[in-house]
Amino acid sequence: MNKTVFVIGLGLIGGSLAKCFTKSDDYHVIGYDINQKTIDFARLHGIIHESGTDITASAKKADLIVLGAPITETIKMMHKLDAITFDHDVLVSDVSSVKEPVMAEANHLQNDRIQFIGGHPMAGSHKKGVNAAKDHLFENAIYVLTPTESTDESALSQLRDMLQGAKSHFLYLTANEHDEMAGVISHFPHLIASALVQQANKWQKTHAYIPKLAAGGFRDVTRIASGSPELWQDIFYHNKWKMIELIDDWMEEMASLKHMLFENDKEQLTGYLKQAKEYRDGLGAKKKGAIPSFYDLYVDIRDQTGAIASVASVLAEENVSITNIRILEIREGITGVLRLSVSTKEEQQKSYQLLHDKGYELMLEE
Ligand SMILES: NC(=O)c1ccc[n+]([C@@H]2O[C@H](COP(=O)([O-])OP(=O)(O)OC[C@H]3O[C@@H](n4cnc5c(N)ncnc54)[C@H](O)[C@@H]3O)[C@@H](O)[C@H]2O)c1
Ligand SMILES: O=C(O)C(=O)C[C@]1(C(=O)O)C=C[C@@H](O)C=C1
Repeated sequence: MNKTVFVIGLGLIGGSLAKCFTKSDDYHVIGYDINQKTIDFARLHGIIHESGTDITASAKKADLIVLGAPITETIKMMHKLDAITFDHDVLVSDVSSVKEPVMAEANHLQNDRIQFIGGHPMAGSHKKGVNAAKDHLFENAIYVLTPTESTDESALSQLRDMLQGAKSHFLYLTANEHDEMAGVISHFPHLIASALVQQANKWQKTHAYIPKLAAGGFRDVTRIASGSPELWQDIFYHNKWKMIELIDDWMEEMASLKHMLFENDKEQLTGYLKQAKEYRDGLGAKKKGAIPSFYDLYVDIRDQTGAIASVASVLAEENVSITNIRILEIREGITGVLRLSVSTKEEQQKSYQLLHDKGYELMLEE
């Protein structure tokens, strides 16, 4: 053990990063959270080596401090750290989903022992809390780093070295670039997902069967609406102006769709949907990125008892690893569909052949 990391805020993201550090023998991990149960859980499960309830004392021992709390709390914590007298240089990074307010605070830090580099691992979940933390959460994901005007090269490479356990791909962006793109690809979709759920909720008052009709499509597109309301309020608040701009943009998009429908413009609408499909399919085919690569197969299953296990064992026997499995629209005694995801095109073809040879009816998603 040669370096000490202090993680403040041991929830989904802070806890997952702490796990990335503890699994290496190179780090001694101290953890702090305002929730004592979270600290106890982290200690009990070996997510941290030591609990650091005295923030100043723990910060003074650290080579790296990771701020894993919600954005508003992270900014307050930066202010606190600024007042500490360190006897050595310390790297400080955060995980906040919005970077401009954090980097504005970073640019005001007075403490010349602190090297602050903003961070945002572009991976997560709708779950929250330390019990949802996973050391593989950031594997293959993009990890955005936002250096300050005064960040030196050696601090940057030191941070990258220390974050190796996350197995992510680093990308340098300015805070503004980050917030615009994260606004489009992460924050705004969350707002829309919540609005779609609210719309269904509203219609349910006069259409009682709506929840029963909510099948795979609605569930897929609204999963993220199950995220923590407090956390997402904080994200929207800190990226407010970009959100407002995107809402305006969206209204125009909706108006144009409305026009196509109103005018019965089938050709234009097909073109619109085709373009959207191509862009979405292209995201899935990329090797790395916020949306991990996956190749899907749809398998018809008629006899449900043991059907999932049989399909999985056909693939397991040939060392094909399933990255995701989902039962689509299945009802007792009636044909259902299993959606299997594998991570390479070759595995997809191989799985198709294996299952086809065993008599399964299936379809590939190209
Ligand atoms: N959820 C995601 O998908 C995701 C992905 C990437 C980044 N982020 C960012 O990560 C940060 C944390 O999000 P999360 O999903 O881990 O949330 P979480 O709710 O799972 O964890 C937050 C943790 O911070 C603790 N906390 C709150 N205030 C604190 C304080 N003052 N001092 C110490 N601990 C404090 C909470 O008790 C909790 O354990 C946020 O800034 C968020 O924007 C979230
Ligand atoms: O997978 C999810 O549920 C997420 O919401 C993760 C997600 C996103 O992809 O938008 C959410 C917030 C982040 O800051 C980074 C990642």
